[in-house]
Amino acid sequence: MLFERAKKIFPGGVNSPARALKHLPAPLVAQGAEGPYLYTDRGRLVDYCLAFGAVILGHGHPRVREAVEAQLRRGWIYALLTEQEVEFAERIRRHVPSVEKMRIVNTGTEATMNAVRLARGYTKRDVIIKFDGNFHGSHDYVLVKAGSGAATWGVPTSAGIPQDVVKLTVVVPYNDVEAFYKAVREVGERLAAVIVEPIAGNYGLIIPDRDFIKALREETERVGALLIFDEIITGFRVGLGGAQEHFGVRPDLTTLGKVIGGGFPIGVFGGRGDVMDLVAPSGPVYNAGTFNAHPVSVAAGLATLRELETGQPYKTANEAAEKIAKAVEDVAGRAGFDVVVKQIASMFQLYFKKGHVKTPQDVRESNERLYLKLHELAIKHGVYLTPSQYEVNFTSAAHTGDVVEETIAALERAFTELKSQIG
Ligand SMILES: Cc1ncc(COP(=O)(O)O)c(C=O)c1O
Ligand SMILES: N[C@H](C=O)CCC(=O)O
Repeated sequence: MLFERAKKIFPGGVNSPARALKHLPAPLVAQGAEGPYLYTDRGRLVDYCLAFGAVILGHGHPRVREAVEAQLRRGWIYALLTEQEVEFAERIRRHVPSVEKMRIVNTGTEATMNAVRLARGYTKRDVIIKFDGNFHGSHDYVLVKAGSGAATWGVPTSAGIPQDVVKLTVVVPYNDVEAFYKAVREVGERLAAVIVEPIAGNYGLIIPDRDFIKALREETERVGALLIFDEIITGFRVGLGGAQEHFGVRPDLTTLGKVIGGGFPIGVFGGRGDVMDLVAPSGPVYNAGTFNAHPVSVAAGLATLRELETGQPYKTANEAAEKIAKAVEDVAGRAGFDVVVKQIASMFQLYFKKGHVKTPQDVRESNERLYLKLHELAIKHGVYLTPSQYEVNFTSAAHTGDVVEETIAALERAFTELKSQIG
């Protein structure tokens, strides 16, 4: 069995913990992907994980494929400036005007690491505030009370990070304005930056209050710290302008990734021109990378942005998420479960609980065991939900009406079977 071989060569048998699926005897093995479907050793599945949000047009989109093939014909790496990366960056800036200047890197992890370093370099201060359950990638500054795979596997604060580094990251409850004010008072003049997922997609889906986001902007400005929006999930997903457009708030720095690479590795950190001018070679904050602005990722990203600009992908993907969110509450209710569904644009997550989901604590109070059971049964019925309570489901432009109907019917069968299993 492939997993046995994989376990002998990869820790836990996988190359990222989120792929390990702790509730199943073995992870799924991918064989291909097209449109809304994953082809796996468990058969064809409608995909709602979509590479943890990296895919928004659907798998194997023809425009992206053509752009990548055309790039391959021109060679695939130069380590020189290209016209294409300038066009790509200009397009990003047009839609996200707070990003006056940017650097294109390879992953979201690199983007947030550099954004934090830059904020420290700019303010000449050392402490950052992050929020409980937010995930900003796997580097030392932010792997403290993190969401995503770190929460799924019970290691929200990673071993191996020096205590002296952990001490510089103050963790505050998400979507709690009073706790935030208190933390800012306590940190005082050492506060370099506040980094936040403006809509949290790594602890299920948590949509914060507008007042919380406004408070982050006002307080950071008042104390001379920088506000970093980590839009690696929400950027170009909740709309061309991301969560900052949704809330009408302009952060000092923004990180992007996932969608803007069209399924290829990418990250961007950018923001205020005066701050970005501190990045080497124009300033003393160092960032570098052999693969930065990789031509294949940029080609795929540019093709993706062009498609998104037509508006049609958002219409289809958002309608699909809305319909599924409504249907899940209905079918779950008919099967006898209390389920809350949160949805915004093409993101949704469901929780086995009553009441609301506004904080990480609310997520912790939902029944994770039932979620994982449902996940397993949904696979049996042809649907791949996101594989953890601490992740989020995504839809794409390939999730058309018929695919949505197929999904709802499959989920109805999964909920009914779940009820019969647990009595
Ligand atoms: C909000 C957020 N920030 C940062 C990251 C890190 O991105 P990457 O996996 O590309 O390193 C992720 C996803 O992993 C993310 O969801
Ligand atoms: N939730 C993560 C990204 O958004 C999942 C990606 C990973 O950890 O492999």
